[in-house]
Amino acid sequence: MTQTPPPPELPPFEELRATARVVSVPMRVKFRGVLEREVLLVRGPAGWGEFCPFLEYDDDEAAPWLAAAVDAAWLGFPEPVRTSVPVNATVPAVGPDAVEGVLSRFGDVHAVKVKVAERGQTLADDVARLAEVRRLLPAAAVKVDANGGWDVAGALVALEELARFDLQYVEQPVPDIPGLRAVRSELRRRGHAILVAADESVRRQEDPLLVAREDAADLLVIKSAPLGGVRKALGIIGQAGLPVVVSSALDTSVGIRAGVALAAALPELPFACGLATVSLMDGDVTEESLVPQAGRLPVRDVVVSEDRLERFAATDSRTSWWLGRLGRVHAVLSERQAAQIA
Ligand SMILES: O=C(O)CCC(=O)C1=CC=C[C@@H](O)[C@@H]1C(=O)O
Ligand SMILES: [Mg+2]
Repeated sequence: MTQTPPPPELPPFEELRATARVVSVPMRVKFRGVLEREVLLVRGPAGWGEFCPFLEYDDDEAAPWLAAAVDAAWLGFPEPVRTSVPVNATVPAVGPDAVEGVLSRFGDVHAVKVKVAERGQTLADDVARLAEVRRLLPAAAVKVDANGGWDVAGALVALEELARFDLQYVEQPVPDIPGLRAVRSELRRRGHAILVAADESVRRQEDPLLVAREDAADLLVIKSAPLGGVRKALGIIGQAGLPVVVSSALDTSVGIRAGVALAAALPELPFACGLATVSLMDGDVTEESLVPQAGRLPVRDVVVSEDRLERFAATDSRTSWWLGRLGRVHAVLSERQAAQIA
């Protein structure tokens, strides 16, 4: 991997404020409870960056997301080592009748990630969704994401049942690191080939490397925004020493561009990336969205269109809310950077 430059100095708030645009893009299908995805975009010398922490995140948790947006817009991206990246389709916790419609948005699908363990649903709902996915895609690599929705015993019961769908890996079956470790070792003991991936245990953990040090997962799901940007994520991956899958944060094509840059810079990319989520949205800020062709995303820049920024502009009151958030999170990040320098 090439030497990475230091992160850019945080521009003053007024400079970010001057180019900030807030958009609200409708989802085609509800995903993690979101029906309208709001994001704030900033423009710097290297292009646009996307600041899109989920609404419920506090300012501390949102700080690396701002660092990521600034890194993209002020420094751009590292040199790619490939010209396209393989991606998976993502199927939210929909009923079996809706699976075909969701998959049709992704074109040719060679890999698919299916949400399971949704609050308010049962294992029978997951089985029905997976059965329909397998019926439609008999040869695809299939993985599931529980978002920590099971406990250890529940995860083992569910995975015994879901194993018949030939799963490549299970993402965050349980909320915590000791639980991941327990699920992983029990799956192995029982002779299951399903790998265990850590997502929230990387991106929502104070120390993103703890899960790797604890030997609690076979692979890491890496999202550049919550880790502070592409360069920061590359550093973490280098230290973790585990295979990774690059995923997204339900971004517009601007944020997806950063994920593609991360995937494109990695020497090894053993799994399809979760970067096809623009296909779940009913709009974008660019005319030529980063959506898959034949199961891959091209490594290329995106052009943000003024027309689209206007078409999807958030209401005045939502824009003020986001600008207030930008100001507070900027203050948190400035303080953190000052403390690091001192
Ligand atoms: O990884 C993918 O296939 C798509 C991205 C994705 O699943 C997610 C994006 C944003 C928020 C998360 O709840 C979710 C995830 O848990 O991985
Ligand atoms: Mg996940």
